Amino acid sequence: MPKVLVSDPIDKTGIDIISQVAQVDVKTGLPAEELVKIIPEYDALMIRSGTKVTKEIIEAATQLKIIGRAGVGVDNVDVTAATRKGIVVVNSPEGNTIAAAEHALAMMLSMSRHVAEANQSVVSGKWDRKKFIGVEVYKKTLGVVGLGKIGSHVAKVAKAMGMKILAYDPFISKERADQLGCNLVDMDLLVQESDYITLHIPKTDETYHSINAETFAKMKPTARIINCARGGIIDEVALAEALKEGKIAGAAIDVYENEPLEAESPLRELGQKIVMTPHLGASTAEAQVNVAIDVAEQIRDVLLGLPARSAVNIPGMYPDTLEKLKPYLLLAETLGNLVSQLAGGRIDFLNVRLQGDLATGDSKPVVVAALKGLLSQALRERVNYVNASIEAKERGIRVVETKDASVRDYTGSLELEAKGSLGDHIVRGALLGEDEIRITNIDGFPINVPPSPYMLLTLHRDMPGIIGKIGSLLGSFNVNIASMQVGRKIVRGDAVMVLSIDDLLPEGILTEILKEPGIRDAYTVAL
Ligand SMILES: NC(=O)c1ccc[n+]([C@@H]2O[C@H](COP(=O)([O-])OP(=O)(O)OC[C@H]3O[C@@H](n4cnc5c(N)ncnc54)[C@H](O)[C@@H]3O)[C@@H](O)[C@H]2O)c1
Ligand SMILES: O=C(O)[C@H](O)COP(=O)(O)O
Repeated sequence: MPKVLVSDPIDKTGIDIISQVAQVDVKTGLPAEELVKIIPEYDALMIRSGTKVTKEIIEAATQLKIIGRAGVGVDNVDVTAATRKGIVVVNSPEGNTIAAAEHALAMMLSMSRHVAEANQSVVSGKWDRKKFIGVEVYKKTLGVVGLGKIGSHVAKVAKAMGMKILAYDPFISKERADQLGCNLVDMDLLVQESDYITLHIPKTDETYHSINAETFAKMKPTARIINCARGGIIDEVALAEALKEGKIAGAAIDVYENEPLEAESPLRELGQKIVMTPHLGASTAEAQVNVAIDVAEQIRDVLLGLPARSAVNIPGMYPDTLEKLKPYLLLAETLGNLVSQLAGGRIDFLNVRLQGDLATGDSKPVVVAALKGLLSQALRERVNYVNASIEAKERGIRVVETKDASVRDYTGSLELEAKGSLGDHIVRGALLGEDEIRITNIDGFPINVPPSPYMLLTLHRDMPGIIGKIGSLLGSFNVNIASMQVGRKIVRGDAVMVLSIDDLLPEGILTEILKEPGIRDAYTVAL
């Protein structure tokens, strides 16, 4: 019988489901060294946010097939290490959406009416009514940062309470925001106009400390901020300063950069100005049953050799089909990611053109893979082969699929056209041999380059000296070029240049490139 380790508190309904097919050991609060020691015995691991599944634990896991996260965020799992080891990572993308949204709303109201502090005062024997004058949320402006599953629900309920909703989400269409009754604005306007700001975005390199001293300086002194998303999005030192100095009026925080929150955190010294809960967003009876069932069923299925429906690192398909299609799925994902970075965050149209042999088989997985790539900048590890189509639909992206088996320049090739906030762009790619990905065309310009983690693309006039100038400019910023290729349609017309570079481009260099005579456009792309 397979063995499953449950290392965080999980609702019994989940344990019962897994027990049908496996021996379940519940061992919570294990130190990391102990987990490394015992993990080789187990076929599956079930966790919440408490267990940090590090590379070391994954490397020690000799027979682990699946890690099940009973919740949304998989930022406590080294998903890259798991993928490399062929371990499926699954989560429950929607099981605690309502719980987290309601917690954000509860925090907003609690902060506005000093519920926690007033309760404490009554419990301690006092009857102080003057100290706890609150404010109403009715007719106030709520700025929702991140209009995904949780942000949308918060927006809907807050609207019903009479609030005016501003939203910032660079990956959501205006139509979707309109449907929710939200006014889609840029972050600066949201920060300046909102009476309340609530965060519902993932923690990524881009969002880390994105709410900082500069943000607080722009907020109204009467404004209040709520974070029930992820610790680290707000710079906690800057938040403590802003509250102390009266730059903002209040904060309600559920998640912290380090959890448990350090005893000496400056957030613990702010009295009535802050309401804090210990990461309780998903802690409702209903959500815990939802996520436990959702994830336990997937663990059971994978242990029985069936696919998982919410895998974050591999498609929910049968292994045979997956094995055959894998190189084309990776091609589709890469092209989706590339075209999304060219066409801009807010995409409203995608045409997936399958050519050659690719046009003759089942196109659905390829289209889904293209959508996964397209949404990966916005949703990171949260988008998977199962939810990519729904996520695209919810974002108002119209998807068209065309097939042409007569195109024969490669055995099978794939072309993606996306229309987005930065314009209309087309990319094409194919496989070299069995599985080597090549980008073969960008906006009609023929090229032949493998994708690389950091790339620079330019559209320029085909004229002598321009390549040298870009090379020297990169050199002056200490950027090392790994490879370079130029594609053009006619001599001395327009051309594209594709450079693979060793590191992320330093800030400011793109502006310098765009100043060069003959350069029409330039993009940095990370694949
Ligand atoms: N406190 C808790 O216990 C708890 C419970 C559940 C989820 N969460 C967290 O809540 C957050 C939202 O979860 P969700 O299920 O709504 O996710 P989601 O993927 O449905 O929505 C996230 C949204 O953020 C947007 N986004 C991405 N980068 C952005 C950026 N830089 N600026 C603005 N918007 C950006 C995306 O387009 C997307 O619409 C996640 O961080 C999740 O881990 C916390
Ligand atoms: O990402 C999530 O689902 C939430 O942060 C909940 O985490 P928890 O399962 O540890 O409560």
